[in-house]
Amino acid sequence: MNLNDSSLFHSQCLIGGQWVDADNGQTDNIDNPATGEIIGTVPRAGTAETARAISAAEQALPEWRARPAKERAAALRRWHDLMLTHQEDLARLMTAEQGKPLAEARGEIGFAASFLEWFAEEARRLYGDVIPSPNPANRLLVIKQPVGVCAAITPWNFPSAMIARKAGPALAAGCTIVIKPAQQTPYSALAMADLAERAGIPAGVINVVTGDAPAIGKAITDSPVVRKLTFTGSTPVGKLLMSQSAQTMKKVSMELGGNAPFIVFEDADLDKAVEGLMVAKYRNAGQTCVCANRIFVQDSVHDAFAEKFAARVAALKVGPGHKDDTQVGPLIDQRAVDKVEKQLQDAQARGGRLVCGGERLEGNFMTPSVIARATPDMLCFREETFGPMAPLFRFSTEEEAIRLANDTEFGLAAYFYTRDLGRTWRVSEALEYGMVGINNGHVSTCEAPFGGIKDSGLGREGSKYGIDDYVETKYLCMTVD
Ligand SMILES: NC(=O)C1=CN([C@@H]2O[C@H](COP(=O)(O)OP(=O)(O)OC[C@H]3O[C@@H](n4cnc5c(N)ncnc54)[C@H](OP(=O)(O)O)[C@@H]3O)[C@@H](O)[C@H]2O)C=CC1
Ligand SMILES: O=C(O)CCCC(=O)O
Repeated sequence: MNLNDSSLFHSQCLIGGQWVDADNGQTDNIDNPATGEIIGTVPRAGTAETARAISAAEQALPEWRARPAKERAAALRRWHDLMLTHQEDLARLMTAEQGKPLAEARGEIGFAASFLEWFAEEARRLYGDVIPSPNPANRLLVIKQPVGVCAAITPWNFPSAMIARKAGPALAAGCTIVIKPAQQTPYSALAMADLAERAGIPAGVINVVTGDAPAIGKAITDSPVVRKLTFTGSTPVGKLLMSQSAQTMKKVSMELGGNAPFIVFEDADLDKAVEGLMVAKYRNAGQTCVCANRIFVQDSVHDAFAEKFAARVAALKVGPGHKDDTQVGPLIDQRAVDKVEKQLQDAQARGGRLVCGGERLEGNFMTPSVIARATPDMLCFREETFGPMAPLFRFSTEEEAIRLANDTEFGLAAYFYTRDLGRTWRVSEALEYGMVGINNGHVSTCEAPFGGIKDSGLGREGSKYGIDDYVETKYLCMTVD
């Protein structure tokens, strides 16, 4: 791969400051989803290597935890700066292993770095409390302490941002961490770990283990040393990890699947709604957990909206991420393409009309599609698509839109467009979701709490709330007479 700094490309795990292979020497091939070309290999590590990474994190903990917050903050800040210095290389690495267009990859590196900067700032604000005591002889105090060794299991759709959103608050709070990146996108994680070393973050504070997911996951959840597990990925794997974590009573944060409604009311600015939907639906080729999954459009504006939207979708440029004019890259793998194709076929078999796209191209590419006349009996109503397909459902009343939007076990992000102030409040309050975009199709930012309810998970990432999951609240009751 053509990088300005080729030493950012690592094919080994990082454990206790050492770059190492799997004990048995086994490796996994990592391919470029746009071309199928093998970019390289990474170790297929498992239980023993994970145990050593946990032990390295445990050894590094006392010194890191004891550092003044200001020093931890300075190290995070240096890590942030280095990510921006190497933004172009990190973006190229990401596009090669993940497929997203280079412009989006550059954007993700900036987004990832923003979490390091944000939590560097938050590190110095981990305040406690003094509570008025009912007994004059007592003083009641609350202090915040790091939970200890943490583990993060991250997905392939945002290979850098999901790590920064977890490692940032962990390190800020004084925790150390073991990271298991997704099998498809390890190089972004390993490059970030390299930059953390260059930033002066001590050996063992950050460890990265690639390989056998169930074995690594089990070693993490079985370990009493690991006090917190943070996961982003599918709901079934999240539930499995949560049940495994019960044995050692870990804190868990789960950022899981979504099934986002995108509601266009008749009083909306249709052009702005189309603009918002293009971002909410087709960013990362439809592979974000906050992607609009079901688009509900009110009867009286349905046809006008559908026409404007389909015209924009049909004009999207599909291609490999490294080409300058690409707007929609490949899906991550054939399994992902199969899933979208199955939903498209199911929708058409149940009366849906393919307005544009839906063509499976060579490799993992698919042309972005719009389905009209979508109905709640279709797979695309129930399942997260995680791909570039947009089903349009009609509705007639506000009440019906809310009922349809909430008719899912998921509760991550929802979006709606309206210019009616009363409706803005009514709908915001009625939507059973952790995040609501109002006349806005892109809600993610490091300053705001990201997370879901119901089957979309537990906990919040980013914002002033994002560090809470990495600290224990300790109550001190002191008698002073
Ligand atoms: N909320 C989100 O942002 C995401 C949601 N998804 C949803 O999940 C679907 C499937 O995607 P997929 O990549 O398979 O998601 P997974 O949930 O399988 O993968 C996410 C992470 O979990 C790891 N993992 C998988 N199984 C285990 C296990 N038994 N123990 C420990 N770790 C495990 C994976 O490792 P490995 O890669 O090595 O298998 C990866 O690091 C998508 O189509 C989408 O609907 C997917 C990704 C992100
Ligand atoms: O899909 C995710 O898990 C993260 C989405 C981040 C973003 O909205 O940019």
